Amino acid sequence: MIKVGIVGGTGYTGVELLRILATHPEAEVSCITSRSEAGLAVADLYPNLRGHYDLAFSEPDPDTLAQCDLVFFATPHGVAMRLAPELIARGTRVVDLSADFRIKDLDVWAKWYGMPHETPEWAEKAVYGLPEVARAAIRDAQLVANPGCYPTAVQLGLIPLLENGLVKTDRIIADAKSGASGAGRQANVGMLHGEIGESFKAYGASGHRHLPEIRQGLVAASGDSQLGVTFVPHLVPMIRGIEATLYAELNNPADFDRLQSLYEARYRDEPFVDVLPFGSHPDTRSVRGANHCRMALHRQEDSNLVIITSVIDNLVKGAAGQAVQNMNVMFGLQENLGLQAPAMLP
Ligand SMILES: NC(=O)C1=CN([C@@H]2O[C@H](COP(=O)(O)OP(=O)(O)OC[C@H]3O[C@@H](n4cnc5c(N)ncnc54)[C@H](OP(=O)(O)O)[C@@H]3O)[C@@H](O)[C@H]2O)C=CC1
Ligand SMILES: CC(=O)N[C@@H](CCC(=O)OP(=O)(O)O)C(=O)O
Repeated sequence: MIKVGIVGGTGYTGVELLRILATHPEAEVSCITSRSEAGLAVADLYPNLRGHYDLAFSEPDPDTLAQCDLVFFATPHGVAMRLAPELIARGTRVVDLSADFRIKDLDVWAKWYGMPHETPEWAEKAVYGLPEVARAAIRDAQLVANPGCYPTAVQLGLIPLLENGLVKTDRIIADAKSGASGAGRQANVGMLHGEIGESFKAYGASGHRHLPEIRQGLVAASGDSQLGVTFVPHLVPMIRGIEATLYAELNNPADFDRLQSLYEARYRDEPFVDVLPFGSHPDTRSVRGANHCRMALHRQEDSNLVIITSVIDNLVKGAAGQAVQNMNVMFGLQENLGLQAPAMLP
């Protein structure tokens, strides 16, 4: 049994970790932290977990956390970079769901996250935890930087094109939409039902902190350091889910004929990426509660543009599910342990 700790257990990704780990056959949560709810039983805050956990929230304590084999950080940016290195030094492996260790260029990180990085040596050593790209490195990692939600949907959708040099890399477009749970559980007037219900808007069009993370992944896949990508997120009135519509121009339109088989071959052995038949329109509810990314390819008449639509559940493949997938890889377990549940419909 892997002894697991969770820092930030009251947030949306923390409770999603608890939900997934409740039925994981090889992991046991032994410590879950919250400063605001310390002392409260987990099941008293989250009744869906009644009968699954006989555990109360506690203040984050390095000595207790260091007794775990693995600690998930489901905390705001800036927390893991201060606490994780001490745990790693004491032999505990870490999966960080925040962005503290995702970006290798620390000037870029400081600009987008509004603070200097305090543990640059660990930002360098951390493995960016997209298993479909970095499985071998994740297996041996002490510290895994779990990818952001939008970057997961966007990178998985574009990587096969970029790895094979099939598209122009100067004007890729990622038009993405997210449900409100992406913003976390903390009180925020802009996220009230009365503010976002029956409405739909873009935000961060002139720059969002996921842009450098997306760009870093696409540059690595293509090998083109000059790659240009436009990313515009949108907030839609639903709770879970991300849909990313991705546009790229083929270098050679004749390649259209082989794209579907190329995508199917790239993801054939991936347990959590599903390439739908050409021209399908995956919807977010087809992945709701599941660790899957479903995608489909499209071509419009007389156009060299390939359009990819990619959907994930932001809290699962975009956060807690991917974090458990990374844990499975790190501990040499079957990669889909605890992650086999299909999506919830309707
Ligand atoms: N929501 C999403 O879809 C996704 C979120 N993420 C990332 O995952 C992380 C968690 O997100 P989410 O669950 O939405 O966030 P929430 O705001 O919902 O929860 C944050 C949690 O962190 C705890 N916390 C806050 N400050 C500290 C601190 N200084 N020290 C220790 N614990 C602290 C809070 O509890 P308390 O204050 O009581 O201690 C709470 O349990 C964030 O970095 C987010 O960007 C990544 C991908 C997707
Ligand atoms: C709808 C919404 O607000 N989504 C969040 C992104 C989700 C997230 O938490 O990503 P990080 O882990 O990289 O911070 C946002 O745009 O800030």
